[in-house]
Amino acid sequence: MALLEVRGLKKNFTGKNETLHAVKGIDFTIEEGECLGLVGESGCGKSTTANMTARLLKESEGDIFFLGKRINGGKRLCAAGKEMQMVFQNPADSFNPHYSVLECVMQGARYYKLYSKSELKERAMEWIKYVGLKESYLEKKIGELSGGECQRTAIARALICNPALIICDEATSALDVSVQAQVVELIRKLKEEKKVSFLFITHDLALTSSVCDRIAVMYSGRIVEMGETKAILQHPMHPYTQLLLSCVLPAVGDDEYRVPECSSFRGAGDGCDFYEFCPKICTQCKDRVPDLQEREGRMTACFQRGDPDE
Ligand SMILES: Nc1ncnc2c1ncn2[C@@H]1O[C@H](COP(=O)(O)OP(=O)(O)OP(=O)(O)O)[C@@H](O)[C@H]1O
Repeated sequence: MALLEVRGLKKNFTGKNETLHAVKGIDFTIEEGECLGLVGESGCGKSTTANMTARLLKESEGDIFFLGKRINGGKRLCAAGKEMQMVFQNPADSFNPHYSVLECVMQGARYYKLYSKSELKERAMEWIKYVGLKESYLEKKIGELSGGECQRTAIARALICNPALIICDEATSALDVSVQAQVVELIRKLKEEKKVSFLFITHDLALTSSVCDRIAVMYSGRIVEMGETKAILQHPMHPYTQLLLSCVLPAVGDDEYRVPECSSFRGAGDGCDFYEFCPKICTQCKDRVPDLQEREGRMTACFQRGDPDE
């Protein structure tokens, strides 16, 4: 049984004149101790997917199963609980700047009443140490921390709840490369030592190679390719992944190739979302949306499903 199973998840935002199809029906699973990367350009629906998964946003359709139990569908929208924690791009926004590191970390578990008063402090101190912050940081105010220190505090606050899954939404994007590497190393350690699972959201495809076991590439509200990170990065099959990679890793393709912006206003029945920009179109692309189908050990949503890097 997968730790997390997402089936047919959709989100429409209805405005005055039109409906925006932010997420158009996606499926994925995450196993225990696994890190799934959700990648794609800005606006493709990554955060909307994360927020629905964490029960911060109500889905339009679909099911979410966590540890085998359906967690959506209730009347009330409420956070998924201590088992599923989120770490955001700018954690400082979710902390009181006048609180100390210790207070902020304890705050996470206090809400769920997980420990006695003395145990709470002890646990908080353990996790602060685990994420690599020195003891001298315990009483430091959040407002005095660097971006990387603040992100470690956010991770410690999530960890004190003993979560089975942490959703990192662009959690390393605001950090410089060396601090990013330290946070990535921490995620790897948590996966290996504590069997914590991650949904790791990023627009940075290159970063996935060091932290994600598998990646799901999103374009315009759909997953267009999903599989083992190494296989996808070395041999992308979907034309959009190929294009995305050619921008990230200039050696793979044309440096000047620009990834076209996705349009979330296109709904089902309009054909493949990538149709207008795809260098490999065939007759069906305009009329039908290709299903995500298995081929050569990965899932690809493309009628061509041609040779990798073709
Ligand atoms: N509350 C909302 N109301 C209306 N539209 C929204 C809302 N939240 C997101 N959207 C739209 O849904 C689409 C997907 O947004 P989302 O934030 O999920 O993208 P993303 O892939 O996470 O982008 P980024 O990498 O820039 O954070 C975008 O077009 C966005 O403008």
